[in-house]
Order: sequence, then structure tokens, then C-alpha cells
Amino acid sequence: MATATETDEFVAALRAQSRRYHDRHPFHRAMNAGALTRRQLQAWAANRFYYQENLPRKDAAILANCPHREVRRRWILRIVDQDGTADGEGGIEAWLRLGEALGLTREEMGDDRHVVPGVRFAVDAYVTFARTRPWTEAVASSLTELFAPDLMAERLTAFERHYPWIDRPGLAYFRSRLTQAPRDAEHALEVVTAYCGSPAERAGALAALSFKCDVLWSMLDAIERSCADGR
Ligand SMILES: O=C(O)c1cc(C(=O)O)c2c(n1)C(=O)C(=O)c1cc(C(=O)O)[nH]c1-2
Repeated sequence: MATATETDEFVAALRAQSRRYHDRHPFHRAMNAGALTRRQLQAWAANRFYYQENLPRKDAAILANCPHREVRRRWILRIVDQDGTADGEGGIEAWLRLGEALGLTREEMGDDRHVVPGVRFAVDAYVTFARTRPWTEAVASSLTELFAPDLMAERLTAFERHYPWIDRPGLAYFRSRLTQAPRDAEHALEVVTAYCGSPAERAGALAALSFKCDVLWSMLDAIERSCADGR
């Protein structure tokens, strides 16, 4: 068992990974400064859709590997949040509406035709990580959501200000994440501090969060590159 001080140090080390979060990526900086074209925003949304549609499979892998009922009972809500329980509901549907507000069709998002290789590799690596690593590490890898709400708030302001051609209802996804992300991150942090008691487990959790920062960063590298190539 870790002491209270060791737990505090562990949480501080996890939070310090915010320095490697994708809010600092040049593509996000350009997005929030209003410097992206409609086509660049479309490329981003179509590629990010591949991430969104794979989140429930990643979370289902965590459920499958987690032996604790009290953890599963709450983790399952993430799948419901993304998939909804009926047509027209859920985060994936909201992302499709965002894409439509940017001028994409559901069909071109749904068949992954715009997904570039680097994004596919990064997202697939994230799902494989959740399937194959200890479930506590997979939970830790979701902790980038600790850093997401600030970026989401900034993105909402930036979109309303710099890209007025996007219909406001199209931004509903980001609004829903303002409350879902802190709730989910708080739960993930509780789980990681409760179940990663040994130094080796804590090191594994930190490495998992670092890996996830790399996943998100690599996705933006690949999207930025594909836009520069004019694809
Ligand atoms: O737009 C973003 O910058 C962003 C980042 C992240 C993140 O930090 O992983 C997630 C999301 N959005 C998101 O919408 C989301 O549902 C989500 C789930 C997870 C996860 O790892 O389980 N991260 C994120």
C-alpha cells in the first residue's frame, strides 16, 4: 500500500504529463487561433471520427479485463455515453453532426475513406493497448481526459469566434464533454490511485499515460502532414 504522501506524489506526476498533452500541438494551436481552413477542419473531424468510433471498443476491452464489479459498473457508462441507447443519441452521433456542420457527409465519415495511415496506426495502438496491457494501465491511459476540459472550453470559444459558418448545434459534442470528461477523469483517477499500490504498478500507469499522450500527438502529426500534402 502506498502512503498518503506517495499517493500525492503519484497524482502530481500523472498531472505533470499535461506538458505532453495535444493542446500544445501546432495543429491545435492553429485551430484555436482561427487559422485553419474549412478543408483542414474537415480532415481533422473525419480523422478524429476514427478515434471516436473506436472509444467504445477500447472501453469494452477495459471492462473485459477488469475483475471488479464496482469499477465495471461505472466504466460501462462510457460506452453508453458514446454509443447512446437508441438511434440519434450518444457521442458518436454528436460527432457525426459536428462533421455535417463542417460540410462532411455521414457516409464519408462512416467508411473511413479520409483516415490517414498515421491516425489508423495510433488509434489501433490505443485499442490494442487496452486489450493487451493490465486493465489498470488501460484506465491510466484514459487520464488525458484530466487535461481535456480546458482544451474543450478553448475550442468552443475559438469555433464560435473564428469559424462562424459552423452551425452552433454542431458544437454540442464539445459542450457535452465539458461535464463528461471531468466526471470520467475523476473516476479514472480514483481507480488508478486505489488499484496501483506498488511502485511497479504506479510506474506502469505513468508510462501508460505517456503512451496515450503520444497517441494523441501522433494523430495530429499525421493529420497536419496530410493537409500539407494536400490530400
Ligand atoms: O477532443 C479532444 O481533444 C479529446 C481528447 C481526449 C483525450 O484527451 O483523450 C478525448 C476526447 N476528446 C473525447 O472526446 C473523448 O470522448 C475521450 C475519451 C477518451 C479516453 O481516452 O477514454 N479520451 C477522450
